[in-house]
This record gives sequence, C-alpha cells and structure tokens, in this order.
Amino acid sequence: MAGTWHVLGAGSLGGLWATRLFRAGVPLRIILRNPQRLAEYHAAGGLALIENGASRVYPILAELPGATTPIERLLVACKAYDAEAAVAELAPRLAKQSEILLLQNGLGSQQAIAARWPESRCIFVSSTEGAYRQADFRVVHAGRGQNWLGDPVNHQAPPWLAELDMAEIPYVWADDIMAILWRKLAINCAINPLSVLSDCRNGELLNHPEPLHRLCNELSEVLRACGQRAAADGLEAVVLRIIEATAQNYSSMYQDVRSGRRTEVGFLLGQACRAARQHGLATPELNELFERLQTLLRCHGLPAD
Ligand SMILES: NC(=O)C1=CN([C@@H]2O[C@H](COP(=O)(O)OP(=O)(O)OC[C@H]3O[C@@H](n4cnc5c(N)ncnc54)[C@H](OP(=O)(O)O)[C@@H]3O)[C@@H](O)[C@H]2O)C=CC1
Ligand SMILES: CC(C)(CO)C(=O)C(=O)O
Repeated sequence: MAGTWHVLGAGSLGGLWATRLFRAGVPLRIILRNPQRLAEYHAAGGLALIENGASRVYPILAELPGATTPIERLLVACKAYDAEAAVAELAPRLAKQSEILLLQNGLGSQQAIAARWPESRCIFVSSTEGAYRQADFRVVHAGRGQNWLGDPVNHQAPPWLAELDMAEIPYVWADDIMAILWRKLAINCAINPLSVLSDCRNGELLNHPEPLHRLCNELSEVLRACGQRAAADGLEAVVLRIIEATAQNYSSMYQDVRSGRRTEVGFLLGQACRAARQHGLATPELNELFERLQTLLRCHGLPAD
C-alpha cells in the first residue's frame, strides 16, 4: 500500500481533498470514526463534491480506524480539538517514517502531534480554500484559495507534491510554514472574536478601529516574542485589508457560534494568550477579549477551550 493516502475525516476540507485526489487516480482511503458513520457513508454511495453547482459522487474506499493496513501518508482533516486524539487512535497503524499532513487552523494541535509521534514526518498545512458540508458526505467547494504546505524541521519538498498537481489541488511548498500559520492565527484572532462579540459581519469592525488597533499591536508583540518578525510586520494593514476584502462575510467563528458548533478558539486566541504568558508579555486586550468570548461561548452552551 506504499503511496496510498489515508484521509482522516470526510468533512469539508477532507472531502475536498479526497475527491480531487481520487478523481486524479491517486490511491486513497478515507477513515470514518465508527461503524455507524461507515454504514451511512455506504448508504450515500460515496462522497459527493459540488462544484459550480454540479454534483458528482466519488465511490472512495472507506475504512475504520481499527483497520489493519499500515498507514504511510495520513491527511488529518478534522478540527484542531479532535486532531491529537484522532491520530492516537491510528498510531498503531502508522508505518515507520510515515508522513502526517495536518490541515488544522490555528496552532498547538500540530506541535502536540509532532512531539508525540517523532518518528513520523509532520507536514503543516495552512489553507485558505473554502468548503462546507451541505449534508453528510456532500461537500460544496465554496471558495478558491491556496494551500501552503511546509515542514518546520526538514525543508525538503516531498516527491508526492506531483500528485497534488495531478489533482489540481493548489499549493505552495513553503520554507517558513510557521510564519504563515502564525500570521493566519493573528488575523483570525484580530477579526473573528470581535465579529462574534459585536454580532456583526467583518466589514462592520471598521466602524471601531481602536480595539482593532490595540489588538493588532499586542498580537504583533506576541509574534515577535515567538520569533515571527516577518509575520508581525505590517499586521494591522493586512488585517484591515482582509476586513475590507471580506466585508460582507461572517467570520468562520461567527458562523460556528450561530450554528451551535464548537469553535477552535483554544488554538487561536487561547494559543496567542498562552504564548504571551510563556514569554512574560502583558496582553490585557487579548486576555479580556478571550475572557469575554469564553463567557459568551459558555452562555451558548459551547466549550470555551
Ligand atoms: N472548511 C473550510 O473551508 C476550512 C477549514 N479549515 C480548517 O480545516 C480543519 C477541518 O475543518 P472542516 O473540514 O471545516 O471540518 P468539518 O467539521 O467539516 O470536518 C471534520 C471531519 O472530521 C471528522 N472527524 C473528527 N474526529 C474524527 C475521528 N476521530 N475519526 C474520524 N473522523 C473524525 C468529522 O467526522 P463526523 O462527520 O463523523 O463528525 C468530520 O467529518 C479545521 O481546523 C478548519 O479550521 C481551514 C480553512 C478552510
Ligand atoms: C479571513 C477570515 C477572518 C475571514 O472572515 C477568516 O479566515 C475566518 O473567517 O476564519
């Protein structure tokens, strides 16, 4: 089974990756969480991808975490708060020198997995592609974007990137993936919590530039303390540009809260506050924002971590 991809999680991004790899002829299996999900998948007849209004079902082989085939290359496509436990379930199947691609937003889950399975090569992915689940096993490709892939330890590009070309999955092999992940984390910390607390679209945040300014200053300090000078430089200008470009959108965290879904706040704002504490930085704006957001999440009956 060398060269076979295993995709853990047939949700939005997992479905988007799996269907494109499959239709390009790349050997692939998806891993579903339990027998019930597997039965539902078989009943659906496969994974549907909806692009430009057209839907097509791909009968990708699916299996359970407890299958016995070794895993050479694993794409982890679940939420950050599920990632470490999900990989732990598969750990006995990981081949020596396996590769684990981590699609999670924010930071923290990737480092935890890399530290726990040091024999695997962990490749971190930052994605701006857009996808959502119209229904179980029906994924809508909602927005074009980019995927940055990189390995913070070993900068050599893997040979299978050619398979992403074949599958028309956009990507850039990044020498400094941590800078990209930190920059995205800071942007999400500046925009998403405020949009939830102000109950507004991104564009309305421009009506209150002061809190944004103070947050960007603190986030820049955190990035610099973490050795991410390039990600810190010009952060506020980038945040303002993204707000303008996405003015009519509700942020992903806003949509999660309104739909009663758990957010990834612990890997975004939580991670920024933890990093600040580790470096002895005072970040009153970030801390207050985190506390207010956690209170709101608890009021909605959602986990606050
Ligand atoms: N969607 C998007 O447009 C983007 C998402 N991202 C990031 O990508 C990551 C994934 O997000 P997204 O695809 O939206 O998430 P989804 O919630 O759509 O999908 C997550 C999937 O993971 C599955 N899963 C969770 N735990 C397990 C497990 N132990 N075993 C098997 N499957 C499991 C879920 O299964 P089940 O269906 O059974 O619950 C679900 O299908 C997140 O970190 C997100 O922030 C980044 C950029 C854009
Ligand atoms: C860029 C931004 C903030 C756009 O809303 C986003 O990434 C998100 O919503 O998570």
